[in-house]
Amino acid sequence: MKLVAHDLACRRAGRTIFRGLGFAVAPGAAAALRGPNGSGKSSLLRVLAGLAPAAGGTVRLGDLDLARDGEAWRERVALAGHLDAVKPGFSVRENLTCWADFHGAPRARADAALERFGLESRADDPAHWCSAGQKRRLGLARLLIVDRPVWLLDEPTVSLDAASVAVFAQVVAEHCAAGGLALAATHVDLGFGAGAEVHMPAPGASDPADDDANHAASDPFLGEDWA
Ligand SMILES: Nc1ncnc2c1ncn2[C@@H]1O[C@H](COP(=O)(O)OP(=O)(O)OP(=O)(O)O)[C@@H](O)[C@H]1O
Repeated sequence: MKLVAHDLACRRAGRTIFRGLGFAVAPGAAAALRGPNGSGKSSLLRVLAGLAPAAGGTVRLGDLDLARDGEAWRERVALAGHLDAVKPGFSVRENLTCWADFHGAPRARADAALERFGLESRADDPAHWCSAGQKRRLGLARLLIVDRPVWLLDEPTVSLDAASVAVFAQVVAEHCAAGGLALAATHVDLGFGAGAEVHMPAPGASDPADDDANHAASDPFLGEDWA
């Protein structure tokens, strides 16, 4: 299923973050999402994950339309945000078995995912004992628990050492070889993909005249922590 965006726009707190964004990512491709700080990469990923509304344009995944088929859409995408969303009081393994239970996936996948990301020796430790890189690996390991064709990755390799970057690149390559696709916001070379890139529109592409004077009334996500 190809991911195709056309004339996409996003607003936050009454301001247009970007507009006129178009791109396509084919099945089997891992694309880097590029743009300077504040250009809207994280915001775009949340829109594509179905967690925030687009302010205009269309996004399609095969026959699915994001605006029309929200529930089916969300069942096909996985978002690995730049906050790891690790439950600190759960053990490392429980973080994954809990994720499996929540999504109705086999619990047995937890141990395989821990081994893949080199966390098996930490499985019974509380997650808050993990280092930053270990927490990041635990967050990424969730991608292997639930089958989702579309992976949306927000600076996935931050805190990872070189060996872990290589492991993750291999995991993404296998996901793509199985027909999945990935879109990864990043400022660095991720070590995967064949140079496919999506570029955020230049900041000047947004018109301040679009800004709402009374954004509190117009933004359903105001107050939510998007970061
Ligand atoms: N909680 C918030 N309320 C209102 N605006 C916000 C909020 N968080 C971020 N923004 C704004 O949204 C815009 C896009 O932010 P976003 O985090 O999507 O950019 P980014 O390209 O991912 O940046 P970075 O490369 O720094 O991670 C920025 O101008 C930012 O100031």
